Amino acid sequence: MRVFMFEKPLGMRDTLPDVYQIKRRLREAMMEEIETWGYSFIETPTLEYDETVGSASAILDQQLFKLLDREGHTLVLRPDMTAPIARLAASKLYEEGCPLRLAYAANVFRAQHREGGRPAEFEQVGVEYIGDGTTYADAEVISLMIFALQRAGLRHFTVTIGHIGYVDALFFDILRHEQRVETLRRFLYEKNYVGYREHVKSLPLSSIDRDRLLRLLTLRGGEEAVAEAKAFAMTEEEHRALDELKQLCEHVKQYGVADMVKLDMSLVSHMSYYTGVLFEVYAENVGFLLGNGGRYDELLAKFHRPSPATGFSVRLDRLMEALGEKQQQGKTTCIMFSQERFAEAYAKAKEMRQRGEKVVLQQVAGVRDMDQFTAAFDDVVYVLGKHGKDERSC
Ligand SMILES: N[C@@H](Cc1c[nH]c[nH+]1)C(=O)O
Repeated sequence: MRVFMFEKPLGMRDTLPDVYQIKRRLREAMMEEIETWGYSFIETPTLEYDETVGSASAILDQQLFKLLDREGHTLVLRPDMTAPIARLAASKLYEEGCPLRLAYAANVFRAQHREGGRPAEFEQVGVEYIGDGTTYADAEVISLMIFALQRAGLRHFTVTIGHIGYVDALFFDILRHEQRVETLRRFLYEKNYVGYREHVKSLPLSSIDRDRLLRLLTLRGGEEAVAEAKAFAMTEEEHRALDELKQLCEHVKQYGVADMVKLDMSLVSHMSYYTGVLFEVYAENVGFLLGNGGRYDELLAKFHRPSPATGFSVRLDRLMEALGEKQQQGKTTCIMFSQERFAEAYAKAKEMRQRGEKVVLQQVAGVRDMDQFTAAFDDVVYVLGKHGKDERSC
């Protein structure tokens, strides 16, 4: 197939000035909040080895963009920032016993199906909190995400919290087989609850076990969902996970963000590295995931540095859509000059720029359609002809 000249690879987008401005403002707002919580921003390479970061990233292999370097190593475009940061923390930064707070604003890459029409490259703003296994760390990360979103101007959203340790413990206790557990998990992360129910009913289970699996879908809402789950929990792992959620609810209250949060005991993520508390954030009125995160206590061990860790990331493109706002472009002035008065025009532009104003300095001979060109500015100052007076038109 021939590629049309203006076509871009599947899922790749250009960012035009308006969108760029909005993204920049949102990024900066979130970064400011994150910095005040003592997180340090870092950058990692866009390309990583498939063997290390690629396989640790918990993204389906068919979603990875791969290429070969000159030595024949397979490289991947990073599909998220959690695995590269785990690599970096494990190799350099993390000192046993000293929690590490890192943050990023970076583009990540996930190959998409043609029909999906989704972006294959998008920016995430997020944090990774490494080395602290307490529920205070989970609460910090969730609360920080909420405050950062609010700082970016988002008002109506909900963070749904679950615990993958609880779901896994329940599933393994009943199904005892990774393959069968994976099938059920998939229904949950695809949020196909009808399919889940039907599948559960088709399994050869005792009525007690069937009820346990079906009840999972009803364990949602406030703290009472934990108490309800506790009443039916049979294994130690389930109880441990539920105790963690209970503590987390307490901390979240102390952070003053309890009304932004709800529990969903059936929450399962598409990322397979989560081991404990996990969460998703949805904005009201838009059905898509704005961001997500959770605890991944086994990822650093893949880089030979076992350590608990948790984090979140928010997608800037979706945050922008959720806010649905138009960028208020700051006022821009055009100074239109003719050759003989360039020095004067430039002096004027320089003075205005020093005051922080936006100024375009344009030689009149460089413009063919004057009406169309000047229409884009809030103010046009003409510095034309030999020593004439400036003329202004708004
Ligand atoms: N990296 C995850 C989000 C996350 C950050 N930290 C923990 N989880 C994602 O892209 O979905």
